[in-house]
Amino acid sequence: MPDFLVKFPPVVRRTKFTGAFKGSQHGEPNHCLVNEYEPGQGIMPHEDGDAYFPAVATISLGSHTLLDIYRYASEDKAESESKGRAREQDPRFSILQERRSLLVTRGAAYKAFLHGIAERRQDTQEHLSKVINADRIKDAELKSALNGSSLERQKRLSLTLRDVERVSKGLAGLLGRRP
Ligand SMILES: O=C(O)CCC(=O)C(=O)O
Ligand SMILES: [Fe+2]
Repeated sequence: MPDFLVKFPPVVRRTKFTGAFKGSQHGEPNHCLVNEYEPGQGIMPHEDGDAYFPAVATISLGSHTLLDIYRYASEDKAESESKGRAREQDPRFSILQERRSLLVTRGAAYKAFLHGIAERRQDTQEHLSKVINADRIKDAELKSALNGSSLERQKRLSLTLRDVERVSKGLAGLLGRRP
């Protein structure tokens, strides 16, 4: 990790103490993907795949967003893979990520679901009603929106931290170009 990511503020290193990377090769992240989303931009539903230890710590900066969680259409991996692993159309639920929050995804939550961010500028009640972590939200504006209004997305930066067990130049280059 370059100094500018880990020296100050030391938030990246502190993710080690959340236990997110317990059992991973280095016990802390050694890889950071920075994504920038303008309002209206998102990321297609996907699974992060086998190249990583199955844990990710995501720091959100600048804006809230909704991380939508989808299931595969079939529970049976072999069957669904033969059909290209179709997913259900609608998210089962969404996780409201506050700005300046940390989200840890591990184990079954990492492996059995897909995640994505819808391409919208505004989250309405229809979307907010699927939020499963409403009781943990601190921000007053987000809390009141959950109780009946909508939320405008701002520009968001995410730091997606992982422990990549084998890093080679080729692999790092490839991962950097993922959608
Ligand atoms: O920006 C985010 O919070 C999600 C990014 C993501 O899912 C990924 O890069 O694999
Ligand atoms: Fe992802």
